[in-house]
Amino acid sequence: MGVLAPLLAPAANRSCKRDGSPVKALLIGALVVGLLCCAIVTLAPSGSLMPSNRVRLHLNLGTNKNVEGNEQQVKGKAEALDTALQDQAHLPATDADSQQATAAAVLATSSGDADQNSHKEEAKAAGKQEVAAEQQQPGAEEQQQEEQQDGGKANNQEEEQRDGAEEAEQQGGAEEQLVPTPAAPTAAEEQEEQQEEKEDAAGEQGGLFDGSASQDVSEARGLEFAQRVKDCDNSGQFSCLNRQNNWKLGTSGGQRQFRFPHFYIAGFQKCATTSLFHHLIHHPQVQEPSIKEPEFFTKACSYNAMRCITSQQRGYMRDVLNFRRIQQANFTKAAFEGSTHYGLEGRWLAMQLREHFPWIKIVLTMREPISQAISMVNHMLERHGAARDCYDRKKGLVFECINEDLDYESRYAKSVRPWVKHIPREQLHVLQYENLTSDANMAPALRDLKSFLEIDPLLPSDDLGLKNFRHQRGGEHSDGWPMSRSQYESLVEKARRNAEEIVELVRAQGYADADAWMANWEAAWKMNLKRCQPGPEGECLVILT
Ligand SMILES: Nc1ncnc2c1ncn2[C@@H]1O[C@H](COP(=O)(O)OS(=O)(=O)O)[C@@H](OP(=O)(O)O)[C@H]1O
Repeated sequence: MGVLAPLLAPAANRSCKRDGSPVKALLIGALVVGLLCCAIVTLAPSGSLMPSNRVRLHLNLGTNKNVEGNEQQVKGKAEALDTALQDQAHLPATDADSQQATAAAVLATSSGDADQNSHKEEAKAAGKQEVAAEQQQPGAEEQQQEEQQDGGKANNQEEEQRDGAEEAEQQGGAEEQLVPTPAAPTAAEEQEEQQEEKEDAAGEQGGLFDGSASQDVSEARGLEFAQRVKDCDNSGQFSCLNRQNNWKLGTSGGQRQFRFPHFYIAGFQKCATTSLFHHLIHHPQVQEPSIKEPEFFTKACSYNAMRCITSQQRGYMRDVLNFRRIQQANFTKAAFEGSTHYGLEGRWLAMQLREHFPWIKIVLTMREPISQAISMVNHMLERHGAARDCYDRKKGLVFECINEDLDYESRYAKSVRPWVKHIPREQLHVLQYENLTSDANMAPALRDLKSFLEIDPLLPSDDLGLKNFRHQRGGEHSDGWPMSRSQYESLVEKARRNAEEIVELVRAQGYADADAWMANWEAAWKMNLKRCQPGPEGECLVILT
């Protein structure tokens, strides 16, 4: 208030100069200052208002700078992307080919690398460097998190205004409730209320709509939900999608609705994710994304989902997740994608996804670590002819590579912990590859997964299918990958330590039967050791699970 006094005093002085009384001028000035103080104290609803406004201002300044720097960084990509999207806007939404091409364009803008797995390898190297950097700079992660939060809180001014309007609306609503005590509800009203509560519970639990008397309300709610989320196509921002969390889902044509996007298959590589993807896209309640592994958050957003500019967010919604088709279906189809590299990036991605899409469901599958690592090495050889230095191509020796990988990707617990930390228990589904792919357990594992996803567990079938398999299943290494017994034993020792970590997590969270999980992997190791020649140098031909 002291700041205002010098500003007001000359004005008061000017007006009082007319009757020539400087004392009067001072008195009037003081009176005005006092009145203004009172007015501000009265109008502020609580003492906390001022500090929180200051915080908000600080955030805006910080994030504008952040967004600006970021916009510059990705400007070139964004322009190319915008052109692609403008072209896309003229195409019919049902043109799958062009959608796929645009989806590829969305991602290609951030990397000239069209190959997902060589990207994964690069990312892996980057990940290793990042881990080293993290170790050198304790506290860097927290700082990054703060920056991310800043970035997420100020996508643009328009959003803030809308938030403000919504808050005002909510406050208005709250005030209305304070006005005169309502008359006791009639029996009919009570019945209606109970019905709504029942529907809410059913809606939260998911499952197909049962066609009971509540249909009208659910359909009306479904219409409202669809209408509100539809508008996000124009805004093209995750923050718009995020607001849907405030609205209830309903039904459309008797089918339950899903929030957009509904789930991600986030990992891990070589754990049957492609088969899962294909199984799910044949489900009538699931919408196929335009490409299998968009790696959007890791690729297009340069390892920071908060740094994705609006055109990238819009491109992802429309061209990768097929927003318009889902909208045409009034959100009765679940949007998803499967980027296996996400699983490794939980330390930053889990929290960001949760912030963007608080309802998101995450699926992770894990395979016996030595098999997973060999399958990955083989994938690079087979698909890309790319042999890592650790691989002895001539003799087909893979030991060194697997030994390295067991400290990285195949050490699942390290990657899974952040997902457990940030994604609520009921939104994270953890599967064991050996369980999912076994004849005996495939059907129940698939049904469990689909119940978790709140889609009909019996559709499209109980068969996972077999996609993306290594040719060596019947070829070069079909009799096993060569190494010595002592080498395999040392790998098993490492893999067992890793397994114990992940099994402990599985047990603590109750994701699956932890004992059966461990027994499956122990059985694989035992089977391979049994096939090894005697003595430390005896040859082992390692068969994958
Ligand atoms: N139904 C079924 N039963 C048994 N095994 C199966 C099944 N579906 C997929 N797979 C095996 O999973 C491996 C491919 O995993 P991904 O699709 O996740 O790989 S990728 O990371 O997306 O490239 C790949 O493993 P390898 O063949 O050992 O490389 C597939 O053969």
